[in-house]
Amino acid sequence: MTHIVRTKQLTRAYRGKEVVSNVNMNIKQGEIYGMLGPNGAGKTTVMKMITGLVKPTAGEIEIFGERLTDTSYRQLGRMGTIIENPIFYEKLTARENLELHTEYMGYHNKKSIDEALELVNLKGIDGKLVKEFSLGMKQRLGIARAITTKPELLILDEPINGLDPLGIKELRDLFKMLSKQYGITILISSHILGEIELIADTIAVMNDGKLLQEVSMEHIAKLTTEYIEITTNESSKAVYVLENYLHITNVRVNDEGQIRIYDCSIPQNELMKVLVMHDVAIEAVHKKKGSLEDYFLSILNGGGLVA
Ligand SMILES: Nc1ncnc2c1ncn2[C@@H]1O[C@H](COP(=O)(O)OP(=O)(O)OP(=O)(O)O)[C@@H](O)[C@H]1O
Repeated sequence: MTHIVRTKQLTRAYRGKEVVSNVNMNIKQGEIYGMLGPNGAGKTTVMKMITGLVKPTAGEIEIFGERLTDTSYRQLGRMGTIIENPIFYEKLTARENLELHTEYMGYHNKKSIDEALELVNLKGIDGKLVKEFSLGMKQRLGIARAITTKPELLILDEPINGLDPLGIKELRDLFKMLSKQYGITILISSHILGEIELIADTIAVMNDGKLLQEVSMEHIAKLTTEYIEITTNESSKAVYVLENYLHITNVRVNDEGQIRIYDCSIPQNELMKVLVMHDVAIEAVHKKKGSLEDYFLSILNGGGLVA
């Protein structure tokens, strides 16, 4: 398996406080790798380190099989990026902005500018000044700029921020197309689970500077299968029995006091029998299917659903 990006114990601190701590990421060639995490989780900082904008305090980054250093210009030239809101020369047209960028990157090629404008649906309005562009149009122009140099790796920091549902769908389709048809590897971040879920092949869950989980969507599909839910008003006693007599560790109690058991190989009737034997009054037991949202919440809350 070829990895396009690997980070090892990647760490960044500001004034002694770590905002990214020991992050190990493995991005495979051709995949869409989604970083999911709340605001402030450290996603942008990781992306800035990968694109050489911020220097790690500790750890290593390997891109295209080579370690990233202060002089990795060649590697950086093989990437297209949008980090934070894309900034343009507002008094120039969209096309002039792209021309300047490709010249600066040493990649001037009219055909690639035309293609990029076409792909993001800005062909026809590329003669407009950027200051007349809406936020959504600027986002799309940012993507056009990132792809004009035909990058092998595209790094997109919250690219759907501020877009309407139609604009979001268009971009999602574009990213999928770039990945499938052009084989471009994409690293994308979002704080919206529903977005990452629809697009990513692998998801990295970040919180408070740490990468809590790196997991493939295929694997998640299997894991969000089933759990057993027990309704009882003696939940603490029931959890005690489950943990101590049946050695079940993957137990959670939800806000309503219901107990959920994940990854359980013990049959439902056996669970019931042991609980009843220990005088736990049970109101109901059901087998249910977990949602993706439940799954991620359990990761963020320190759960360990992944085998
Ligand atoms: N230059 C800096 N100096 C000090 N602290 C910083 C700096 N850059 C980022 N931070 C802090 O690092 C933490 C992580 O920020 P980062 O922007 O990487 O998070 P994020 O997951 O991308 O969130 P967001 O979506 O809000 O950008 C935040 O607490 C932020 O305040």
